[in-house]
Parts: sequence; C-alpha cells; structure tokens
Amino acid sequence: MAKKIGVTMEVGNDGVAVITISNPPVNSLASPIISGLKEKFHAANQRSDVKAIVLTGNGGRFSGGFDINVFQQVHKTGDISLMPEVSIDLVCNLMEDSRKPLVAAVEGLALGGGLELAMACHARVAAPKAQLGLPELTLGVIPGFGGTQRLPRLVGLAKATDMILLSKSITSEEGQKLGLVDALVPSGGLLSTSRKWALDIADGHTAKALVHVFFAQRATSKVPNVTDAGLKPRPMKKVAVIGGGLMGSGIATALLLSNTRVVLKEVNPEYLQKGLKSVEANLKSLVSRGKLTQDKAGKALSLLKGVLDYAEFKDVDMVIEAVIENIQLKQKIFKEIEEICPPHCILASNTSTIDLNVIGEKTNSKDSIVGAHFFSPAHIMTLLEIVRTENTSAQVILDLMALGKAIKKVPVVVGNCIGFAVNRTFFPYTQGAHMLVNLGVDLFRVDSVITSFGMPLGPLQLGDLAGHGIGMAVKDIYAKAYGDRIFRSPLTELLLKSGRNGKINGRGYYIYEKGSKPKPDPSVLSVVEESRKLTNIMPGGKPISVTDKEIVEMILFPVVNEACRVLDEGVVIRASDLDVASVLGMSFPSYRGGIVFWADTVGPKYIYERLKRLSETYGGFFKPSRYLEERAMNGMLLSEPKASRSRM
Ligand SMILES: CCCCCCCCCCCCC[C@H](O)CC(=O)SCCNC(=O)CCNC(=O)[C@H](O)C(C)(C)COP(=O)(O)OP(=O)(O)OC[C@H]1O[C@@H](n2cnc3c(N)ncnc32)[C@H](O)[C@@H]1OP(=O)(O)O
Repeated sequence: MAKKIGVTMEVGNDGVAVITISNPPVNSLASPIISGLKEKFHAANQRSDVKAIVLTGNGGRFSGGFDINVFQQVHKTGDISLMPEVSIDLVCNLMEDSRKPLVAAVEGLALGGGLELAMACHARVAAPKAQLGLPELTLGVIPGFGGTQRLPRLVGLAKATDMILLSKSITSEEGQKLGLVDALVPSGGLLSTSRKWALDIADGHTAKALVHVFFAQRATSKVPNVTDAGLKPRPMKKVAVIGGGLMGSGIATALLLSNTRVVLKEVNPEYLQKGLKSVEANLKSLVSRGKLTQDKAGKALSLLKGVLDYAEFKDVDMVIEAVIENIQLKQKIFKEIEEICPPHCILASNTSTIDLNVIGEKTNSKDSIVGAHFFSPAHIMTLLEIVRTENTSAQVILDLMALGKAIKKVPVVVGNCIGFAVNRTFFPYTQGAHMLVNLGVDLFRVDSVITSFGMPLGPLQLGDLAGHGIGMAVKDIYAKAYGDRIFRSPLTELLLKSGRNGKINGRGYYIYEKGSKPKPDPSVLSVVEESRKLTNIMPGGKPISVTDKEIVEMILFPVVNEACRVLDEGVVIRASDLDVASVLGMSFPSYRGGIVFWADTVGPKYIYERLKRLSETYGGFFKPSRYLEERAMNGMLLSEPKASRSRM
C-alpha cells in the first residue's frame, strides 16, 4: 500500500488544532511535509475556532529530521535551491511567533530538524524513552533550523555543545531534567496532555501558576506580629546539631555553607565519625557537581566540631535536635540542653511529626521552643517549616526565619499539629495509593500516572525513598490524630516482613541498584496480593477499573481535602503559604501553582462532588471536609482568606 505522505490538521471541540506529520517510517521533513506544515500553521493561525495548536508525528515517531535524500540530490546536482526555506518562514514566523500557543507532542524520536521544530514550539510534552538529538554533524552539516540557538537556551551551553558536537542524543526523561521537555506522560495520554497544556498556555494558566508561586514565595516573609513588630533578628554565630544521621548531617552542612560555626553531637565515637563523614561527603558532592569550590568546602569543614558531650553548648545561640522520632529521647535531650545552654539559646527540633509541646514537656523555657523542620536532603531542599507553639516567642521565630534565609532556605511559619503543614496535607498521598492498590489497581501504573501529573515520584516509590520503617514508625501517630480519615493498609508492614525496607536496602516496590534507575520488582506482587486478601476491599473480589484521571483524583483530591482542614485550622497564615510548602517540600509541580492554587483551577465544587461520591463508595477516607463543603456550596475559592485570622 502506498505510504501516506503529508500533513493533516484536525480541530477538536476544545479549539485545539492537531497538526500531524505523516511520512513513514520516520516522518522525515521532505519538501511536501515542509510546505504542508507552512500551509497548516498558516491556516491554524487564521481560523477563529482555533485557540491553540499541537504538533505531532504519525506512527509513534515525531520526526527523524530533514529529508537526507535532499542532501544527496544537492551533492549530485550542486543545485542549492533544492534546500527549502525553513528557518525563517516556517520555524520563526509561523511557529515560534505563532499568535496561538503551540505545543509539541513528542513520541519515539525527534532528531535533527525534527527536534528543531519541537524547540520552536512553546512547550514540549513527551512520552517516556523518546530519543532527542541533533545528529547533523554526522552528515557533515550543522543543525540548520535554529537548533544551535534554541538548544543552549533550553539545556544550557555545556550540554547543548555536547549534544551537537558529539551528535549525542538524550532520552525524554533526561530532557525533562534538563528543561528540554516540559512534561513527561505515558504515550496513551500524550495527545490529551498536550492539548491541555496548549489550552493552559492559551488561558495563561501555566504562566499564571508560575507567577503565583513567585509572589507566594515572597509573601511567606510576612508573619503578622513577628516581622511587623519592630524586632531585630539576633545573630546565630554558633549552632549545635544533635544527631549526625541523614537529617542532622544535612542540617549541619547547610549551616556550614553559610559560614555558621557548628557543633555536631553524637552519642558515641562511631556514630560521631559517621556523622562527620556524612558532612564531608555532602560537601564533596557539591564540589564534584560544580556547586561549591574546593576551598569553600575546606573553609566550611573548618567550622565544624564533633563532640560527645555538652561542654561546647555553653555559648551556643541555637540547638537543633535531629535524633530519631522517639518522644522520650527528645524530652530527655530538651531537658538537658535547657540546663546547659545560655538563656537566650533557641531550642529547636527537626521533628517531622511529633507535637512540640510534648517534646518540651519537661522544660520551663517554652518560649524558646520551636520546630525547624527541614526536608531531606536538608542541604539541598529549600523548604524550612518553622513550627511555632502557642508559647514560641516572636523573637525566636524571627531569629529562625533570618537563619533560614541565611542558609538559603525558604522559611514558612506554620502551626503545631501532627505533620505540621506539608506532611499533614500529604499524608493522604500515600494512603490513597495504598487504597487503589488494595482495590486491585496496578501499583506501577499508579506511580506512572502520578508522575505524569507532574509529581517527581509516585506515592509508592516515594515510600521506598523515605524508607518503610519510617512509614511504620509514624503510622500510629497519624492514626491517633486523624483516625476518622485514615485508610489502614497492611502493605507497609508486609513489605518490611518480606525484607523490603525501601531504597535503604535496595528493595521495596522497586529494585535499587547503584548506577541504574529503579526497576519495578514483579516479585513484590505476591506481597500486594497478600495485602489485598487481608483488606478484602475489591468489589466482588475483582479489581476496580479506573481511568488515569480517576487515579489522579483518588490520590490528590484527599490531599486537597486535608489542605482544606489545614486552612480551616489556621495551621498556615495564608493559602499561598501552603502552595509554596507543597512546591518546595513535596515538589508539587510549580506550573500548577501549588496544591491550593491547582485545586481552585480544578474547582472546589467538582472536587467536593467527586469526594462525596467516592466516600459513598469507599468510606471516610474521602469524606469531604467542612471547609471544602462550605466553599463548594458558596461558590468560593479555597484560597479566599477566612473571615477569622489564622490561629498564629
Ligand atoms: C549537503 C547539502 C548542503 C546544503 C546546505 C546545508 C545547509 C545547512 C543544513 C540546512 C538544513 C538542516 C536542517 C536539519 O538541521 C538537518 C537535519 O535534520 S539532517 C537529518 C537529521 N536526522 C538524522 O540524522 C537521523 C537519521 N536517521 C536515523 O538516525 C535513523 O534512521 C532513525 C531515525 C533513528 C531510525 O532508525 P531505525 O529505526 O533503525 O530505521 P533506519 O535507520 O533503518 O531508517 C528507516 C528508513 O528511514 C530512512 N531515514 C531515516 N532517517 C531519515 C531522514 N532524516 N531522512 C530521510 N530518510 C530517513 C532510512 O534511510 C531508512 O530508509 P529505507 O532504507 O527503509 O528506505
């Protein structure tokens, strides 16, 4: 059958024109294709029923680039006029300068001129494992459709030079990390997501969301009765960190990098050495990644002192406790440091879950107690949750805000509750995934759909990363605090019983081997089957059938629901603080504006109705909160401030 060569355009009811290149087997950019593209882009920009445009390739490949046969003809005839005018007429005037947003939906491969066309689009959505490259030098020509200019702007000069001069391709996964790909979605959702992206750009959503995050991040610096009380932050010249584990060594590293003297205390020489080595390794890693010079790393290390007792605590300005989540141990430490440290010393805990009033129970100086909740890895992640109790003084909060900024963090002041703001809002994230898996949905599909939404890790892989032992340790604390809406899943316990602690021991839902990407572990499915038998929630014993959209809703709408309770209880000063915390603490996609901003774009009423129906089918885990119901019924946005001020 004669192969179909040409360019088609279909305009959907959503106002998106999908322009498709068809020239099997690689959709090479032959002359008919180039003239077809010019015609279709011109038409799309003229049509009043077209709001946005998606460019894609037929047959599972975007385009293998300019038609190499033309080069052969030019070699034979010397007739350079055979080379079509592309760079200006098509690439610049009709694509990059298109009045309507243009999104490339890339699958399979985009090479040479193919990738150059994709880079002229305003955004790029790609399926996994697509091959992206500019291999022109292997043909003795340079990328001639603007790739030498656009690629460096997207991935940086060093990477672009590498790709062009060595004709090195990358995958769409690496492209996402570098900024060449804006979103990675399974092939099945490529066109729909690309259409949504194109419409979002047309409606200004994507830009609106990013602008919102920009201003929201700056708004976190305004804390009523703290930053407007005429107080001055006190200098934190010497800080003690208790506990040299993953968090403690990360916190110590962050402090050293801001030229703060650090005393790192451990319980025995072995642990102390381990902690000091971790700090050294953190600094070395920053140097090897070009983020820190060798001499600055040496200077930072010179400010670190390891100790096994409190002798060095007599003149510290702040102590940050970062030991295991054990209430009795923390209470003991706080009692000890209160006796040793100077009166002005701030007593901070890096606890991620435990109530600060409980930690400080055996102390008298309640006004000096504060939470300094870092996110792992503490020397990399920028969010610092400053957790205040009803007794924490404004001065202490201001001091910790100033220190947070000095160590290049974004401090967000939050109230004292189990999980504070981020962990509290996102505890349904994992639980929703567990429910879906126990309802028979494939766990690897759940992770894939959620990463396609824009989260860096699916909920199950996140559990692997955090470690299932930690998950077990905090499970009862959350059940006690929020029992009415907890989904009790035996999955974590069964994983641990089967020796799957997570990335920490190389096995969880995925297999973790040094130097390679996590691989789904099919052998974990027997553990999943056991969990399904124990929970026995599959209707009629059969797995439920859900769409990708339903998976996103069943996992993220309960998160929105919990965010509503966080807003309702005034755990955050303003809704946008929670947006910032979700983006910086959970890597919620910034182009969606943060958890509350995104929920308002979806619509509180729609979310409320979906949760209500889900709760009727699956129980209290989905029960809409009072705040969500009120806002949905009154046509209000979730981000609108409450009449009464926050409790802080
Ligand atoms: C010399 C003239 C001077 C003129 C002045 C110069 C001015 C500067 C240049 C201006 C224009 C530049 C525009 C652009 O920047 C340049 C380009 O895009 S050059 C092309 C870049 N692309 C490539 O190099 C990719 C080459 N192809 C491959 O790597 C592989 O084919 C593939 C795409 C990875 C697919 O691999 P496979 O699946 O293994 O399939 P095959 O390799 O067997 O190929 C199948 C079939 O397709 C044919 N084919 C592949 N790519 C092209 C192509 N780009 N053009 C035409 N035909 C292509 C291949 O020959 C096979 O054909 P078959 O054998 O089945 O007939």
